[in-house]
Amino acid sequence: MNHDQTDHIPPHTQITAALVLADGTVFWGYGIGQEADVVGEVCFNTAMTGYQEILTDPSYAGQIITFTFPHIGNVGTNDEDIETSPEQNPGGAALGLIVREDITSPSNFRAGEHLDTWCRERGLTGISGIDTRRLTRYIRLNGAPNGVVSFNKAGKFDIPALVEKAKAWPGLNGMDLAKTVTCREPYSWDETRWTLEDGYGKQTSPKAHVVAIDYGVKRNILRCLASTGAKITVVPATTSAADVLALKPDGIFLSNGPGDPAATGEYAIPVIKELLDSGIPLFGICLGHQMLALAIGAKTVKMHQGHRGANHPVMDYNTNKVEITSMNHGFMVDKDSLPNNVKVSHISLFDQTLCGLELVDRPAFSVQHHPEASPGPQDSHYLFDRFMEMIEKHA
Ligand SMILES: NC(=O)CC[C@H](N)C(=O)O
Repeated sequence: MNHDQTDHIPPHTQITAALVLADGTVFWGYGIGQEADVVGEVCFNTAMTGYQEILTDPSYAGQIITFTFPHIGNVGTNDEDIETSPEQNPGGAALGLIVREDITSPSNFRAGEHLDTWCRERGLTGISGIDTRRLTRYIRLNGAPNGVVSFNKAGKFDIPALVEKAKAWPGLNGMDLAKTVTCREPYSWDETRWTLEDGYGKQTSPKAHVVAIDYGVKRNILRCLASTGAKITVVPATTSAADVLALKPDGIFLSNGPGDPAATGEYAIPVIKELLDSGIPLFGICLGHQMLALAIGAKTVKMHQGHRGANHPVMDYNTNKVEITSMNHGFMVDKDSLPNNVKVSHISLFDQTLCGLELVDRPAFSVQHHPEASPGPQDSHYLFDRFMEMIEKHA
């Protein structure tokens, strides 16, 4: 392939894109990916690595991501570092990206494509040349706004119409997106598992069967579950409790996912309640954590700006250890709404918000952060082992 950067970055003779916020604020820049208008919530992520994992995480459906790290795209893209594919989750993931610098030619032995080409192929639209520090400060002050990224090579923008478009977008509060991004049919995650214990090149036999409910699941979560010795069946978000139980799971997993947990949970909460009553060990991550909390009667609320980054310190009260975590959420469980049969297991050391809970009367626990990393630190990987230990104890 041709890595000549002049292919992708013509000298900027004119503006080709605009970011227009609902309050009329306009940022001018240069288009990335597909020429289109995308409208959604504008949020920011402070991670310095992992842009491909971030852009393909279905939890970002309905959102346009501002990367605070200025150099995005410099290691190109590949086919492995994606958290979902359009075939598996046709509902998509992030809508677009906002970056500081032009995307340079990829420089990495794993690079397959230029980020700009990859965005075009996946239907993502973005803008470069933005003062992302100014935008991030705006979001910190005002909360995550509705916005439109408009990419138009002719450089023609009807700003009042774009402001109206941003204003008319209903916002993530009350929006169910899990149904949109979930898989359409059940499938088994049969990634071959190799362990040192068994000798390189020998496949282990599964220790347990985990049914993962897909509200927008990231692939690395499935890989991490598999790495503990689980065979996994992934089922759509709207699967009934009876259908989950008919698969005879040893453990049930509630995945991450986009949108408002309270809206998404409308159909999922009764299912989760029934699954909890079955006494089968249950583990939830991020949206899955929020939905478990709703199922036991707690409440979720929208956060001012959310947590999105790869350096969020979290305290694990079980060990009194601090772990550095990857986060991506805009809603949270209200600590004060937890019923009595719950123990707070993790807390954010940035703002003391709830990051983990354990039921005291049933084998179920969940975390708000992302133990699968991708991108981010792997400090929290032990949670997958905790789940497997719970499953083995229960058996
Ligand atoms: N990563 C996730 O699962 C996100 C959960 C939820 N959509 C939120 O924004 O809080």
